[in-house]
Amino acid sequence: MKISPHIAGLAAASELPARPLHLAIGMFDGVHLGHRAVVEAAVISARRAGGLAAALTFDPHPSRLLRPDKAVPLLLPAREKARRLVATGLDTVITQPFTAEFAAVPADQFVPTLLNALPQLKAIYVGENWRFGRGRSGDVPQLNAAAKAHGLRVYSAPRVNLDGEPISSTRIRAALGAGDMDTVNALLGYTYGCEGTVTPGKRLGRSLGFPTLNLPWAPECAPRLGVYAVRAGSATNPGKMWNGVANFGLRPTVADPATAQPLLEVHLFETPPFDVGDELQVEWCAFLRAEQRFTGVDALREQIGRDRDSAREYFA
Ligand SMILES: Cc1cc2nc3c(=O)[nH]c(=O)nc-3n(C[C@H](O)[C@H](O)[C@H](O)COP(=O)(O)O)c2cc1C
Ligand SMILES: Nc1ncnc2c1ncn2[C@@H]1O[C@H](COP(=O)(O)OP(=O)(O)OP(=O)(O)O)[C@@H](O)[C@H]1O
Repeated sequence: MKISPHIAGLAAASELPARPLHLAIGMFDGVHLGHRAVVEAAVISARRAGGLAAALTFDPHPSRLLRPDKAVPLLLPAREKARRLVATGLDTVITQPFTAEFAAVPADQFVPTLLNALPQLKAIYVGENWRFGRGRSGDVPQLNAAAKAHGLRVYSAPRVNLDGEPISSTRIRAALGAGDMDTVNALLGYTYGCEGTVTPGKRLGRSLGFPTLNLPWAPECAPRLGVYAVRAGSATNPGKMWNGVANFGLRPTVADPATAQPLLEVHLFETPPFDVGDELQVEWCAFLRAEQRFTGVDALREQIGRDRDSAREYFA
């Protein structure tokens, strides 16, 4: 039986086959190295025991419901997160709508609620700091006790650290806002990326000598505005990636920053086979400098030339 890689919530999970289920649970925003320690444990155990491996994740982020004025800006859209989770080897990702009703489930009812929807549940995989249930009152010792009472196993992963500090989505958001791609990419365990559709520009880039592919892109959690060494390729037909330099910014030299929307403009070193309407993926390799307002297009052109040289040096 073919298993759907995406299941829209616990209520729809009855479509899963009755094979023993190894379930990793968490928000998993970014699918970073710490998340993968948890998820991959579920995959390995499921493979060994001939069961199914799944992740249970939530949409939206609980903060959007509980503290809407201070909602956490997400690193990845839900679809991209599910894609990255499935790529770790999971059979499926269950995305549970984080509703007021779900948020109200008391910690002592959490395991029974899971078992009600997933009677084939065999084992739960979380990080050792994971919290659950109404008001996040449940912790891993409580989970261990509840699981034991229901004949389930619990794998709780120790915190994965980078440079002595725990890896977390919060830490990645801060590094991204600071333009520290070296840290972002080390914490993620892959190169931070985005996707977008090429739209027509004003063609000024061409007259500057640096034609750009323009990608409107408005993530919840945006990287620092500035110039980056990037790689880009087709999102629909992934394979070859082209090196280049990109500006993510408001273009204060040529546009009114009061009304401009952030735009990702990618200049590739070789003429690429892409045009308006193509869907591209862009990998953000290194931050080169902050965006600046220049006195004129000549100064801008000279600086973009230096940016291209810096990016070339980065890739050399
Ligand atoms: C590598 C690179 C660096 C850039 N840096 C800046 C900058 O610091 N300040 C700025 O106002 N615009 C900057 N730009 C944006 C240019 O103003 C913009 O690409 C140019 O106006 C072309 O616009 P068009 O795509 O609408 O033709 C940069 C563009 C590139 C490709
Ligand atoms: N560094 C880590 N090492 C091991 N497990 C982790 C790590 N970070 C998170 N986990 C676990 O992965 C699952 C999903 O974590 P979650 O996305 O809630 O945490 P996070 O990355 O610390 O996010 P935030 O910074 O927003 O709290 C949870 O079970 C959590 O305990």
